[in-house]
Amino acid sequence: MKVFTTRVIPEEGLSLLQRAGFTVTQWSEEKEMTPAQRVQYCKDSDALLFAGGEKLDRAFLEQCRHLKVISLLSVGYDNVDLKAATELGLQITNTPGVLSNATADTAFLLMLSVARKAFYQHKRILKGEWGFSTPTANLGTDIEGKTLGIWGLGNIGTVMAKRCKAAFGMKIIYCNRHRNEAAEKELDATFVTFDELLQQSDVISIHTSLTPETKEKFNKEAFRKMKPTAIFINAARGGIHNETDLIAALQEGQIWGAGLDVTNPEPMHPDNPLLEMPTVAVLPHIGSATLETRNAMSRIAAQNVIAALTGQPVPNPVNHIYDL
Ligand SMILES: NC(=O)C1=CN([C@@H]2O[C@H](COP(=O)(O)OP(=O)(O)OC[C@H]3O[C@@H](n4cnc5c(N)ncnc54)[C@H](OP(=O)(O)O)[C@@H]3O)[C@@H](O)[C@H]2O)C=CC1
Ligand SMILES: O=CC(=O)O
Repeated sequence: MKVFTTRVIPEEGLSLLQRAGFTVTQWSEEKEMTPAQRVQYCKDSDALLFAGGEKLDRAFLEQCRHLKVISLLSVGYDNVDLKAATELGLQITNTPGVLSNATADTAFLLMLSVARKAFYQHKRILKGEWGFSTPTANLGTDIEGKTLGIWGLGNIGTVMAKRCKAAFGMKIIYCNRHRNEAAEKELDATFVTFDELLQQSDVISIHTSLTPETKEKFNKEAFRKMKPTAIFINAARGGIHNETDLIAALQEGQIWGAGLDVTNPEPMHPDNPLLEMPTVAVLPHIGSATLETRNAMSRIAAQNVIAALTGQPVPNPVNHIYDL
């Protein structure tokens, strides 16, 4: 049996696949393969282990219907046309849970960095602008005791809320489609409407998936309802905010700051005005990028492949999420 991986994957997952007796071919170039190359490699494989954000659309999936599984090395699956995959009988799997801590840590890092203008201060030093310090210069804002609004209190959102409550005694409010009663109990979290989340939060942290319902939900209208002192954090998907509207909201003082691990589009262009704003921190989509977490993700992705190629039920299917 042959497995093709669209990037070089961490050792833990790779050795699991090899020990299971599969022949593993990895795309090791430091640039994306063309769609035609991807199809070619898949034609010659039994399973695809997919790492990267490229779109897997119906046209591609139709040429790969022989694959036993497309195992995503991510928890997000918004890049896959799940409806097409399900109709074509293609199994899609993901890697939930093991990356929740690392990704929540990234959101937490962004929140504090924005509050204290950390990325901006670092840039000032690099430019030789440390300068003359006064009691009224370089002021950020405190996080202690403020209200954290989580949009998407699932695996990652819950860890972010736990960290913020434990570290800063933050009051937690959240908005999901359904109530998360276990988290409400554990975190003393309050379920609110989307508008209440916008109006009451000092920090809003997004942890929903990108779906037609969440796409660009943070737009002009939403930013206008937020506090002028609010910090907006997105470590989920760039497509959930409208970046032009975000820039305008910051320039016009509708919100105070923003921390982004994900941008719209990706990669962010180096001339983007967000990169020059003192109360903005941007990271290049590194939410789950720790050695331990990426190893764990590769292990889960490999286990999904092994199950599919040995005729077992896959541990982490996502097809059912698409409601046919
Ligand atoms: N920056 C990075 O590197 C990473 C980003 N991510 C992103 O984070 C996302 C979340 O991951 P994870 O926490 O594991 O996923 P979960 O499925 O555990 O949580 C998602 C949450 O979003 C809520 N949700 C979904 N749709 C809506 C909606 N329309 N309105 C309000 N709430 C909604 C769900 O609750 P309910 O169903 O009740 O609405 C659920 O609580 C991933 O989909 C991925 O895109 C993940 C890992 C790393
Ligand atoms: O963005 C990363 C993911 O796992 O989803």
